[in-house]
Amino acid sequence: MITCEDLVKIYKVDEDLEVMALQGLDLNVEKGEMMGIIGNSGSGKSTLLNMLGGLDRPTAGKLIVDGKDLLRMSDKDLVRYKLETVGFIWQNNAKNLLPYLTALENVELPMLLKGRHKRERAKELLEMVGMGHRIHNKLHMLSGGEQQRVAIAISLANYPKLLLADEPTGSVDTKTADIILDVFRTLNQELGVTIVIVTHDMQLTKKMDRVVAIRDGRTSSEILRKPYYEDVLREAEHIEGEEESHVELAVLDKAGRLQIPRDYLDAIGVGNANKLQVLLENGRIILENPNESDYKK
Ligand SMILES: Nc1ncnc2c1ncn2[C@@H]1O[C@H](COP(=O)(O)OP(=O)(O)OP(=O)(O)O)[C@@H](O)[C@H]1O
Repeated sequence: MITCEDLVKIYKVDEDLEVMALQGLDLNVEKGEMMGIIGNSGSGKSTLLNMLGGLDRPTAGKLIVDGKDLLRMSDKDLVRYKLETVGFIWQNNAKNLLPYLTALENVELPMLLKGRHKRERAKELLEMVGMGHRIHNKLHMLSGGEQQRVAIAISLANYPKLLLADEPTGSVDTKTADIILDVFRTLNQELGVTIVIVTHDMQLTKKMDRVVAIRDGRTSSEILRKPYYEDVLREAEHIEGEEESHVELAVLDKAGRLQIPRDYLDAIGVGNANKLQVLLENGRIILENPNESDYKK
């Protein structure tokens, strides 16, 4: 369902500052899987989810979802992808819901269907998330957990193949979180929808098929299936307070442009200069300070 290879995302903050939120991330998700993504704050979890959902485009690497290449897709196809292939659930319900409409009206609103089918499908979805008895209640009269279940029904309105949830239980208590996770599991089993959930809550990861830990924009422990999830949790605990050490990767974009870490440039004394000496030697590309190069004439 999802193939990420060497996925890179760079945010340009201003003229001089760029943040490399994903630094060559690899991830494969099978069709029908329900998987969790964990990692420290700032490790790139939300960035990954945004890339998977087509809300933003990756800078480099490979990202295929449901056979669609998200790096090469046209803007028009990306809009269609967001409407038809993915459904989103956020921590903050207000993003998805209109308080003075009923649960039923809220679910009907984003549907691409027309007329009676719309109403029937909306009812069916609300029943599926355990809200069949509250369909005529206005949203602002429902509890946080109930509103979140309506949000889940909405995310399914257009028959998505992939559900993406960013901290979906972040604003509810433990018991409600458990109920919401059970709703995800039911949908996963009954509709066969693939689900990716970002969470801080280690307890919730126990309900998932697989948990992947992200660190510094890369997958740090991969493909550990259910019996092994304790290993992932141990790994995740390890992440806290560990010394940073990793191989530095430079980003190569489609046009062959290279992004070199600032401290590397400083180390060879090029500072803010805008030219480097480029040499090809024995199958290696060498970058040198043009003022110090042995090849300087
Ligand atoms: N739009 C943006 N512009 C600039 N930098 C960004 C942007 N979005 C995220 N970042 C940066 O990218 C890095 C990864 O952020 P991201 O939100 O993906 O992390 P996260 O793991 O989801 O964190 P949290 O658990 O706190 O939500 C961080 O350093 C963050 O500051």
